[in-house]
Amino acid sequence: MTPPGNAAVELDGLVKRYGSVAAVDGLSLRAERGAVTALLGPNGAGKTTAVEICEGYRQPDGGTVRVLGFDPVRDARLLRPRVGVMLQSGGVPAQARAGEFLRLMAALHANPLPPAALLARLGLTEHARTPCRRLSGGQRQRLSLAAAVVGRPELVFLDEPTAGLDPQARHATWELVAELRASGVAVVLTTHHMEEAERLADHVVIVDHGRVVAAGSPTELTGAERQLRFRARAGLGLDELLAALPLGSAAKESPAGHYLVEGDVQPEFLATVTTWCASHGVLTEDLRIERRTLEDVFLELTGRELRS
Ligand SMILES: Nc1ncnc2c1ncn2[C@@H]1O[C@H](COP(=O)(O)OP(=O)(O)OP(=O)(O)O)[C@@H](O)[C@H]1O
Repeated sequence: MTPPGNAAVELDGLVKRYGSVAAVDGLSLRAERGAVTALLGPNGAGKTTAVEICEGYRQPDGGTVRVLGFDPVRDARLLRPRVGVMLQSGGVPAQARAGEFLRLMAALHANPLPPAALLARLGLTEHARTPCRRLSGGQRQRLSLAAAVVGRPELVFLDEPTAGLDPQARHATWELVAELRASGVAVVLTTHHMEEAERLADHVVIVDHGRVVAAGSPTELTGAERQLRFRARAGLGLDELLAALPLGSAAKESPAGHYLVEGDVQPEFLATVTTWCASHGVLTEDLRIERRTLEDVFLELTGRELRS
């Protein structure tokens, strides 16, 4: 029923207001099938609101939203069996036992994954008979992930799927997401873990103040540029160093004694920095050349100040 070639999710100029606050303020994005799309953004940027609109839980005030080609509110009944949702708050009933809940969720679908195997996969077998309210936060989260995928959805929304998980559970989640992607599922996730986005996502969308501020693959966003970091005594004369480097280079000290030099880092560039240091009797420690990380890009685009 879905028109061929369509993205799994298409948002165009989406707007959602709460009183005078525009939580989502003209947001446009596409999430493709067989790909992981990661939404990144500071607290309050509008990620959850946008995802909840896609899930049909909220009505937008403006713009268009298409999920598997359908309207998530009007066509909710059609979409329910085809879309898996893992909510930030868990969405797991307090009274039911873990295994019982997953079997119930499986029974809602025509061709579910075997619940027992999924429990085992997520390390929950020995908690199958535990009432959900007694599960730890991380266990509840894993159960919520299992519930989101048990129906073999074509599209899954995962809201901060690994927040608060231990390293083992985080890796198990990453593997599951990679498998979903490989089997053609569209995965849309929100995360505050830049490493997670870099590792998993084909497409990263950075959202701030309800709008997209940058989008692309992790490599497109971080670029091919390299930068040079080193430690040395505090208070080096960076203006003088910059004068020796090609135009367009940048250098800063933050925090004291930690230096970052950016520019077209070629062998000669490195030689200029080390020669300058040598001529000033400066011994550099931990000198390294690195690519910008997604976290660098994220902080450049969204600033370093805390959000209320
Ligand atoms: N039901 C609501 N009523 C009033 N304001 C709301 C409501 N839901 C969200 N907001 C506001 O909308 C803005 C966006 O919130 P949202 O939860 O979408 O952000 P987020 O990017 O998911 O943040 P986080 O990373 O902290 O989960 C925030 O300022 C939030 O306070």
